[in-house]
Amino acid sequence: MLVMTTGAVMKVCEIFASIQGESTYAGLPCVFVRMTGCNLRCVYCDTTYAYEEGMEMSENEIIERVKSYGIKLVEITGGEPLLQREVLLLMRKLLDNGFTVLLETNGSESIKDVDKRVTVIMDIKTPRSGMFEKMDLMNLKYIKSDDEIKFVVMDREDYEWVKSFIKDYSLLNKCRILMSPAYGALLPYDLSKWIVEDRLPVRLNLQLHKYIYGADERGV
Ligand SMILES: C[S@@+](CC[C@H](N)C(=O)[O-])C[C@H]1O[C@@H](n2cnc3c(N)ncnc32)[C@H](O)[C@@H]1O
Ligand SMILES: Nc1nc2[nH]cc(C(=O)O)c2c(=O)[nH]1
Ligand code: SF4
Ligand SMILES: [Mg+2]
Repeated sequence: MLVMTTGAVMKVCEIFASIQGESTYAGLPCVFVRMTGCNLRCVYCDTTYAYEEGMEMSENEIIERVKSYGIKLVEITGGEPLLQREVLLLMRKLLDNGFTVLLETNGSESIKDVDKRVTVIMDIKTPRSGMFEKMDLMNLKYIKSDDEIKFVVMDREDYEWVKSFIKDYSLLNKCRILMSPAYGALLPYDLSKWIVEDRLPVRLNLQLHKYIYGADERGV
């Protein structure tokens, strides 16, 4: 009997191709693999449907689907992708197949075992997100210089907190730093003004896809 090796099974919410809306890769065509499930509940979360919705897919099915788009840039996101540890091997296989792999992770799960060829885009949740206590700050030890640390800012108080955090942990020497306004809570105008006033060398990160496709659209 012929037995097909299809690899581990994971719960996937959606797979789609779109313009990368975030990070320093913003603007490039990208395939997104959104994993189901999240251990956090950020007050601003725009992807609550990924907490539960999804279907089981084998590693091979995911890879074949990603290949079918003919785009070499792929981002693994969620939900929180690192809750399903099978994702570690999935990313390795995608890299071995010639893909550039981005991982969007919430900062609460260890990135220690993530393949070093992956570009990690790691949130550090602020106090106003409600989730700062869940952060695994040991992750700062594993961040590489070409990774990205991202703060989603809700208001001025959050912004001041982020400034102190960046200084206290010398983050500007560590990797690229992104700062995003929480969509619907803080205007890009205000955050950009504060950054320029303070001459803070961080990158303003707007969610491009929301300006292109609308804020409530799924799978874009
Ligand atoms: C949906 S999350 C999935 C990955 C992971 N759970 C995380 O939080 O990093 C993807 C990114 O969207 C950001 N995000 C979610 N809701 C947002 C909002 N309303 N405004 C700005 N960014 C938001 C998150 O902070 C995160 O950087
Ligand atoms: N176009 C687009 N770009 C994105 N970059 C990060 C996203 C995410 O939800 O993690 C995302 C997303 O949902 N859509
Ligand atoms: S960690 Fe990410 S997916 Fe989870 S609640 Fe926060 S923003 Fe949403
Ligand atoms: Mg999103």
